[in-house]
Amino acid sequence: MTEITLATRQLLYGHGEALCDPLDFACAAGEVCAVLGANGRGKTSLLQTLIGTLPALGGTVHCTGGIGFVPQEFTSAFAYRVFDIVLMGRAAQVGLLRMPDRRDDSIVREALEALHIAPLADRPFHSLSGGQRQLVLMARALATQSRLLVLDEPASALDLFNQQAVLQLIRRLAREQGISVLFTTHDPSHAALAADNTLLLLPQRQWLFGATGEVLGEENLQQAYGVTVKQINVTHQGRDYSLLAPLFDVPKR
Ligand SMILES: Nc1ncnc2c1ncn2[C@@H]1O[C@H](COP(=O)(O)OP(=O)(O)OP(=O)(O)O)[C@@H](O)[C@H]1O
Repeated sequence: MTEITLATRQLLYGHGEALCDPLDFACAAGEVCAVLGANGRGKTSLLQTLIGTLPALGGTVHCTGGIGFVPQEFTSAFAYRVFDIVLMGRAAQVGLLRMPDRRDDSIVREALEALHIAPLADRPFHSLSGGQRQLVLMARALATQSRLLVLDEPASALDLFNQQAVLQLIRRLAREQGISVLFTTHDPSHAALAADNTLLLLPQRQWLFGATGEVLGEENLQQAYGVTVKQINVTHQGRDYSLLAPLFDVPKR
């Protein structure tokens, strides 16, 4: 039987009032799960509840092992170097009784390389662009070597190359290392490319969870966003792509 890394049972979450009907979903080892829904629907609040920083209003969250978390933003009052920020991902393993050693350093270097940001290692974190910071936070989560990564809009500030790099990394971690990844996104195509299963948060506290191809149908996306989304199938160099393109109702120029 496949090992379940993360599962909720009748979970109610929110800031006083529940944002969603009782929620049941699960992410198995090596599975990627996307969370989509309109602004303010409760994606970040859900992630906060899963990682334990927002107490659940009801139901349970079951999680085996630690979680590597990538927040939407992170600010630091201190002028930490990028290397030090990523080294913070090792805090749980290093603990209070030892100093980071060469193994921790090499895990940090590997994480920086996986995100193509090794040249930024000595830069002050606060001097980076928004997209560069997002990559550093992803590297910090990788350095935790957790079996579950929870990523809040990990690609929202990234250019096309880096969007591809993060989606590739997510799939590689799941396939090659059996890591479970849960990520939020506003881009249905990102979910279609990378996620096995998708949780779609709908109006009136409703939700859908299941295989990405089934949940992200045109009608469901219309209901979630109030925007027409068309599935466009493209074959390029022998490979099939399924793009979910919003048909924005903008007056013609
Ligand atoms: N600390 C808080 N205290 C009270 N209400 C909050 C708090 N944080 C968020 N909310 C409210 O909870 C609701 C869900 O917010 P959340 O940030 O989870 O949405 P989201 O789906 O992640 O949105 P977005 O796509 O804009 O990032 C919103 O109505 C928001 O105003």
